[in-house]
Amino acid sequence: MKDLEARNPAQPEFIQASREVIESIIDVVNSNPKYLENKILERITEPNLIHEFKVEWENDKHEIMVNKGYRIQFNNAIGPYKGGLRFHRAVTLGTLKFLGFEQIFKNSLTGLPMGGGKGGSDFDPRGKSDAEILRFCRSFMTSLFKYIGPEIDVPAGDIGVGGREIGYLFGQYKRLTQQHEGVLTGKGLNWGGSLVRPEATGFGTMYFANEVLHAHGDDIKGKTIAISGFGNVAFGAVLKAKQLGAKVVTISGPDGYIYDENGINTDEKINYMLELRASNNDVVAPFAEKFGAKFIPGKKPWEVPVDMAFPCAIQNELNAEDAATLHKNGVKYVIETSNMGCTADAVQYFIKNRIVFAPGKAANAGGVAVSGLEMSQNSMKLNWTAEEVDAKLKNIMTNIHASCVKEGKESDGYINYVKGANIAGFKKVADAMVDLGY
Ligand SMILES: NC(=O)C1=CN([C@@H]2O[C@H](COP(=O)(O)OP(=O)(O)OC[C@H]3O[C@@H](n4cnc5c(N)ncnc54)[C@H](O)[C@@H]3O)[C@@H](O)[C@H]2O)C=CC1
Ligand SMILES: O=C(O)CCC(=O)C(=O)O
Repeated sequence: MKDLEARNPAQPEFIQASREVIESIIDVVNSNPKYLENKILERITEPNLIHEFKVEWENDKHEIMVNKGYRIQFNNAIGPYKGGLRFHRAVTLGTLKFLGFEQIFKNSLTGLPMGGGKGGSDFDPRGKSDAEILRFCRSFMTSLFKYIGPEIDVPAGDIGVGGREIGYLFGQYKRLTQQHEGVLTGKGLNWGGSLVRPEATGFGTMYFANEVLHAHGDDIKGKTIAISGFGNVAFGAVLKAKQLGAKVVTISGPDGYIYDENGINTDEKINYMLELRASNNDVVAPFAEKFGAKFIPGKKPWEVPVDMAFPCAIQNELNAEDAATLHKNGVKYVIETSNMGCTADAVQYFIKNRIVFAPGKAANAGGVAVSGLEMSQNSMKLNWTAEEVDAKLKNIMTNIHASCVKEGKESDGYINYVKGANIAGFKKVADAMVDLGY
């Protein structure tokens, strides 16, 4: 860790993500001479390639704007680099390195042949017109296109990148290369996308959660749930929670959170989340006004007494103080759905107090899993039905859960899902790295 910190100064999120993985896998590494001889730890924590580029675009006032663009190609031992693009004001190289690193283990857990990558920009979509988003995406792809390809690196969406942005990016890729191919996932249904991809991360986290509950002799039906965020992932999670008979009482934005004691459980309420996200304003308050719910400004939803909490917004959005509040209020399960949504001390708190905690790299793997299924459909030039994709997604989430239990069950019976996910995800990639040589 000392060496890693010295080599990656001022990248606290990357160090946080690395420390968590290394703490989980260190015994596995130390007891496996192959991993030691092959310097797997040293090699897996260093990205294969980092592309950093300038993104120049014109705003509606005809001013030239400049942003940073990145693609981190972290590890491709088990398949082409795969992972989303994030457009968010707080993006730095260190943010994308943590996300790319997490993606290696998550993609491995899905059982599909995908390596780990991530990219994005410090571009802030808030308040931007559709025309500005289009010009930004075009410029971003003009730099990115030479580094990606269906068998090389396949980006997708993440924060600030949804169906609209993937469309603009894919359009520019086609203009530059003349190729209509599976180079991005999250595409529209008419031009190569997969059914269920938009909802996949949210659906997947609820399927995973139900597995967790079943493993504890419980069921999601009738549970009261706090969700943060109101974006793509939160939308899918709220929709599936409703279908499974649970009651979601909160969503949130950077401006505060909504408390809806009746539950966010009508089509009108759930579809309004899509409208709110598409507005590009990044505020959740209008939901309260429209549906007569409570809006609590400047606060996070973790102060509401619930059975289950699902962070679905951004990294480190739930800290140790929030963890203690949830505990005091009787939370039983915390299913991290944002990438690294909980701070390291919050995760420690849950584990120490034996609260069931599932890490993002396991619970949110449904999104990239259906991206992998989109790649398969593109290769075969076939489209599966929603029922077929959903059944495969469910099966993948069930398998990930089983892998976490196998590697994470402790002597007192507590399932340490963090350890389980890290060990299961790591072994497959490490073995491939040994097989492939350096
Ligand atoms: N889109 C996908 O397929 C996947 C996304 N994820 C993760 O899920 C999380 C949500 O992603 P999406 O829903 O796709 O993005 P999105 O852009 O649709 O939604 C992001 C949400 O985060 C909130 N947010 C942004 N900055 C914030 C801040 N500083 N404080 C509080 N809230 C903030 C926004 O208000 C919005 O509700 C992210 O952590 C992402 O990495 C994980 C796996 C797959
Ligand atoms: O679908 C993908 O390729 C990646 C989704 C993503 O960004 C993630 O899993 O965090």
